[in-house]
Amino acid sequence: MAATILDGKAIAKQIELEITERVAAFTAKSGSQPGLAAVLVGEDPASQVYVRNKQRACERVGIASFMHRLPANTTAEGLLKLVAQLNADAQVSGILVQLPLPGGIDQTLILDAIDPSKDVDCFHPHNVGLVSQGRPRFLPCTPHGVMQILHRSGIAAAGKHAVVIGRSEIVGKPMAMMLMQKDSTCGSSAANATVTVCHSRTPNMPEICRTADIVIAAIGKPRFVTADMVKPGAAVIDVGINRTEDGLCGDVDFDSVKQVASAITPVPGGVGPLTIVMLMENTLRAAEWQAGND
Ligand SMILES: Nc1nc(=O)c2c([nH]1)NC[C@@H]1CN(c3ccc(C(=O)N[C@@H](CCC(=O)O)C(=O)O)cc3)C=[N+]21
Repeated sequence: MAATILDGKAIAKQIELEITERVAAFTAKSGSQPGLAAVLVGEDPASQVYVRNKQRACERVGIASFMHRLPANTTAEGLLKLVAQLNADAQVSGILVQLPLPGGIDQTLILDAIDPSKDVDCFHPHNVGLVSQGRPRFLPCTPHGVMQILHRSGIAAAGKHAVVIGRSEIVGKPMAMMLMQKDSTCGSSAANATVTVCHSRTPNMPEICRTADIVIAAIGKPRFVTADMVKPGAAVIDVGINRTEDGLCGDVDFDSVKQVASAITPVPGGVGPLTIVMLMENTLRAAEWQAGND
């Protein structure tokens, strides 16, 4: 039996409507609009697309967006100066520095300079620590989007074996953390899983993946997860976005895996749209906390 295709776009749309209402209520009550500052350094075409998508999402939900474009030869000092200015700007609730930064700039140095209360990517060690302790202030956008897809598709993670493929700081590591949390960290049933993390140094990956009830693919290798790695009936969430000669594809070999999985996310139209909508939610949360009416 072929898998149910999980429609990330539709789920994101639903959440976006909820956020739009909350933003309107916040703006009416506080008299000020939440604002997101996006910093884009250089001319990377994929980054330009993502940042434009984020700006459009801001417009749709009623969040002010402040765009800062800097040339590729910007120095770390210049970038730190801008971050300090945004930290001090009351109109800016959230700050996003689009990654990757051009070579030569120490990414950690820049990200650590963002005020943790404006860190809507949830990359600052302060916020990462809070997530790992199960008392999050922000949730990282992509893993939170995955949790929402599971939750809103009726895929319970509690008691299940979830295998996360990939150990990045941005997706794999926080994803594993959220899936294993005792108490739900995002108001959903998608937690309390037994979690295994696989990565490039895992010797018997296909064998481990075949024991998973839920597979989260976040390794950045096109069509890496093949049908022989998936247990019949498993749910497969594809976080990968790879640009190949024949277009955009995920980390999952969609055509073969959809024959064995019970549910699968497509690329595009899966996790990506959720990432952006969870960023909108974090910006609203930031504004709420800063206004002291959380
Ligand atoms: N500071 C920072 N925060 C990020 O959250 C961040 C980042 N840097 N750098 C790059 C990655 C990537 N990312 C995506 C967001 C949305 C889609 C998305 O909406 N994708 C659509 C369309 C994809 C397309 O057409 O290119 C889809 O999957 O359906 C994809 C990727 C956020 N990132």
